[in-house]
Amino acid sequence: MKTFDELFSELEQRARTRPEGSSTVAALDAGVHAQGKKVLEEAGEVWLAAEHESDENLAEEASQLLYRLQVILLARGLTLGDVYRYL
Ligand SMILES: N=c1c2ncn([C@@H]3O[C@H](COP(=O)(O)OP(=O)(O)OP(=O)(O)O)[C@@H](O)[C@H]3O)c2ncn1[C@@H]1O[C@H](COP(=O)(O)O)[C@@H](O)[C@H]1O
Repeated sequence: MKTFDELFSELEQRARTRPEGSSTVAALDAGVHAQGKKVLEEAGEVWLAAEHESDENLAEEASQLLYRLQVILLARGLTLGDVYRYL
C-alpha cells in the first residue's frame, strides 16, 4: 500500500532512471494525446463503477485514475506542490 505522494515520488524516479519494462516510462513516451485519452478513459470507468459496480471495483478504477493523472502531471514537469497550492 502507498500514498498518493509516495506514488508520485516513485513515478518521478521511473522518469529519471527509465528502467526497462516500466509502464510509466511507456506512458510518458506515448505523449500527451495518449496520456489524456487514458485520463478520460479511467475517469469514465470511475463514473461507471460508481453507478453500477462494487465498492472494490470503484476503488480500483479510482486508483488507475490517480495513476493516469500523475503521469500527465509528470510529463508536463509539474510537481504535486504545483497542484496542492490550489486545494
Ligand atoms: N498504479 C499503477 C498503475 N495503474 C495503472 N497502471 C497501468 O495501466 C494499465 C491498466 O490500464 P488499462 O485498464 O487501460 O489496461 P490496458 O488498456 O490493458 O493497458 P494498456 O494496453 O494501456 O497498457 C496497467 O497495465 C498499467 O500499465 C499502472 N502502472 C503502474 N502503477 C504503479 O506505478 C508504479 C511504477 O510502475 P512501473 O512504471 O510499471 O514500474 C508502481 O508502483 C505501479 O504499481
